Amino acid sequence: MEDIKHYMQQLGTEARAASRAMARADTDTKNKALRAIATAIRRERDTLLAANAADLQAARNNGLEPAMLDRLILSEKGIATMAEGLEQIASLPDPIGEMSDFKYRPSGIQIGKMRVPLGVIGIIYEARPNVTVDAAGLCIKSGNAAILRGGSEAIQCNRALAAIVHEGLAAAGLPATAVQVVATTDRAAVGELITMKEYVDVIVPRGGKGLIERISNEARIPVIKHLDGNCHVYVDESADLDKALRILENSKTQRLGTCNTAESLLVARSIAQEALPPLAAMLVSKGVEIRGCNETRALVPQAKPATEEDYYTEFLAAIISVKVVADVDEAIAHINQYSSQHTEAIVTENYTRARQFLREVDSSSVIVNASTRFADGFEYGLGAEIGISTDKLHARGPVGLEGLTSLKYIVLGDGEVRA
Ligand SMILES: NC(=O)C1=CN([C@@H]2O[C@H](COP(=O)(O)OP(=O)(O)OC[C@H]3O[C@@H](n4cnc5c(N)ncnc54)[C@H](OP(=O)(O)O)[C@@H]3O)[C@@H](O)[C@H]2O)C=CC1
Ligand SMILES: N[C@@H](CCC(=O)OP(=O)(O)O)C(=O)O
Repeated sequence: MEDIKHYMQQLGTEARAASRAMARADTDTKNKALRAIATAIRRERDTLLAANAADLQAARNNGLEPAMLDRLILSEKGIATMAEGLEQIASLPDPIGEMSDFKYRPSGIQIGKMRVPLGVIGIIYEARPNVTVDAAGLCIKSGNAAILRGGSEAIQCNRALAAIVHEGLAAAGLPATAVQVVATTDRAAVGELITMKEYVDVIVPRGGKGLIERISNEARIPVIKHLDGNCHVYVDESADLDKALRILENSKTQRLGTCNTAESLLVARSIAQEALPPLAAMLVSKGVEIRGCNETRALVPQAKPATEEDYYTEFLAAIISVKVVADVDEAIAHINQYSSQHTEAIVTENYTRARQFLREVDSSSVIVNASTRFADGFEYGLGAEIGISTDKLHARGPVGLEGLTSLKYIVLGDGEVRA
């Protein structure tokens, strides 16, 4: 334990020093590092595939669920996408140093704002290797230093990626310690990371209930929570059924293990008889188990009874909860009670109800007539994402470069003094 404390303090000290250099770095230097990392990722493709194969083998031996294994896989295409993602981040405008909102005050001084990095960001995330590179890339471009603690099942791949990121930073003349990957899977390191307030400015936890509990109890540093996604699709009485089928299929079945996957379907009573049987048939054909209310079960013989707990559950598996609701008001009330405030979609051709849903659903993304799977930084044009914030303060929804910065006031004078 003492060793881990010492190790984490070391990472913290180095990260704090590196954050000063990152805040000073100019755009070309940061972009050079990003492009050098992209080149090294492509060059080291076989090393990365081998490291990932070792992680996958260990995870299979430990009986990891299929949806979690799917998340752990780093394919050749995934490697190419990581490298492209870095190049896209390089091509985005640099937010740091941007000055805005200037106005003169009667005293003669000029007041404005300047965008600055947050400093040192500690990110705790699931066993998904691409997050290591996306997070590193966004932190570098936004002039921050990062301490990355990925899921333990991805440790081999994350170590290999860390070496590549260090090489790219060094090639650009930036400190390799600007991005450090915690090299141990011991969760005591997480305990240290979330309490090292002298070294870490903000913690981004990406994960589920166990992580939430620990962070809520122990964190001594501001947190931007990126938590679970109990996401809903509501099929309104004015829904186009072809759209509803497409949207539900994609929201629920495109990837079972992601946080923006739909876990619950709500259907307006007036359209249930027409809509539920084909929607259920599509889900069943994709191997999805349906857990429904009594009205659902009357229309869908295969449906099992849903418990109250099911409506609160993020299954991350081929299971969906289904409920027939009176109207959009009940749909909104249900979502605001049971969802995790991540992402919800309405399928409707009715403009007024679409606007009501957008206004009243209290989640980080609210979508009309499109899949919940779009809630993603890349899809929203941010280049990549640190994750999807389910918090309301500082950043909400997919977090890109701007979410890793803040604004400070700057004041320009010419000898003015306060009267
Ligand atoms: N909003 C968002 O952007 C995202 C949300 N998620 C959510 O994450 C969940 C699925 O991922 P899953 O891997 O199961 O999540 P977990 O919460 O189990 O794990 C995520 C990370 O947290 C660590 N962790 C978990 N519990 C503790 C603890 N008590 N103490 C210290 N560290 C801990 C894990 O470490 P270890 O490896 O040791 O288990 C891992 O690094 C889903 O709920 C999903 O919606 C996932 C990605 C993005
Ligand atoms: N950006 C992701 C969603 C966020 C994410 O990484 O979720 P998860 O698969 O739970 O680790 C995507 O849509 O692929």
